[in-house]
Amino acid sequence: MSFDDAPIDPISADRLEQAGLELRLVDRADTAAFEAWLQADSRGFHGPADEPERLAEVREHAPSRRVTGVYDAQGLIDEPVGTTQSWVAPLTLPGGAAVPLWSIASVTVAPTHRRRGIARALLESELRTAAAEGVPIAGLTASETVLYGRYGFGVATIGENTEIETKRVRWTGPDAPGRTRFVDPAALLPDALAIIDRARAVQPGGIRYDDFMVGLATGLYGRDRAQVRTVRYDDAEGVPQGFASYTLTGNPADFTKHLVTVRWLVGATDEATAALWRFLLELDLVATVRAIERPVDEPVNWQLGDLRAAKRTPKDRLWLRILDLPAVLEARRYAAPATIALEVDDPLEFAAGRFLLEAGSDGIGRVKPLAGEVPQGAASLALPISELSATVLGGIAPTTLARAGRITERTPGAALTLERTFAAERTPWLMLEF
Ligand SMILES: CC(=O)SCCNC(=O)CCNC(=O)[C@H](O)C(C)(C)COP(=O)(O)OP(=O)(O)OC[C@H]1O[C@@H](n2cnc3c(N)ncnc32)[C@H](O)[C@@H]1OP(=O)(O)O
Repeated sequence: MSFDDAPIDPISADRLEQAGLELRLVDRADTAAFEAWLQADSRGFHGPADEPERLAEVREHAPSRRVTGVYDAQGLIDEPVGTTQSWVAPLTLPGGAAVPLWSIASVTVAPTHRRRGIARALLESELRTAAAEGVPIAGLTASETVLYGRYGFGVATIGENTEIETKRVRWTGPDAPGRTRFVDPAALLPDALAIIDRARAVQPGGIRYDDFMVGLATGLYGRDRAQVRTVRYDDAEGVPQGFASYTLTGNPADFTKHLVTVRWLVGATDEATAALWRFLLELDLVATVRAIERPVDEPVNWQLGDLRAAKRTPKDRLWLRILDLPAVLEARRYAAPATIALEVDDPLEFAAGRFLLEAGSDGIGRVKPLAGEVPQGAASLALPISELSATVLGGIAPTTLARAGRITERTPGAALTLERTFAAERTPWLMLEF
């Protein structure tokens, strides 16, 4: 289902109009308007002014999105001073069910127009539009961590930036029975999409990626595609089970110390993930392998033969924002039965109120509004929507947030009850930044 033409949010449009600005959808079929938007998006992140060839590639291959611009009536009317784009993709929850995620990216405001409330208008507009369209949760990856808590987003998954000193590695993982081979990115694409689908189905925090995003991460598209190398792992039966894309940087001072930067590594099986890591770690003339935002529970750390060969730096990855609390909490599965009263504060009012979650021993949860007293024996907590959104995938510990003063226990031990009930089968991870 496409939401690309969902109407512009009137509240944000009015607010911007009062400041002499116009909020409008960008018609991708209007080449000049869309290319001006793409250039503004790139400049907003201090990227290059793109060549016509690159703009044509995006116009031709990028999937349809809801593309929004803010225009200054006083300025060049076709050059946006604010940008954003959004689309809906399934998000895997603990237990394997998926909910539609309103995914937000390309939030930029021109330096000439910063700190006048344009980003706030854009973000609120995205959230109101998502809620109006019945999408229960929104998500994004952030350039800066200080930006999105104010709109009710919380950090739901952590990724670890990992740097491995390969000369210290003595592989202690299993020997893979399959084969790793170089593949052309165009030939890889259908296999990659199938591998990602199988991997994300069992990965809380996993989302679906479209062809263009996969192609950008694997060297099929993008400004630097010639630098990207791509390998695929096939199991002993010849079934493609994983792939990795990477770039190499030479070291002019020492030819044995090349740097490998992993673009993306996805395994549908642990065997494939291990085989691909081993391939990268045993490349000749390489001293360092760097990978961005890997899972916290990445098995490779226990296959290096030297835990200190890897330096791991945690970073916030997927930010989530619950809009429809009953829809999200009833979609996920629960690790332990419990009755939990939630008193939720929401600055934008989408999910504010008191709720009772009843998680059964079958893992299914039911949510209803809580009007009167908290039932006898129920765990009871008060928390902002950002903290509930952070904990919903089971990756951020409610007991830690309670100790940090972000969650208030109304009954003793309520945060631990929430933690045990919300626990996920594996640590949530967003497989690729968007
Ligand atoms: C999902 C994504 O796309 S992440 C990418 C975000 N974009 C970027 O990093 C690109 C470079 N930066 C920018 O384009 C802009 O500076 C933006 C988008 C971050 C902010 O745009 P602005 O229009 O200046 O923000 P706006 O005036 O609406 O401020 C909204 C709130 O955020 C705060 N804020 C904005 N930028 C920052 C910042 N860099 N650091 C801390 N607070 C900030 C403001 O103080 C304001 O707070 P309040 O409403 O609670 O009082």
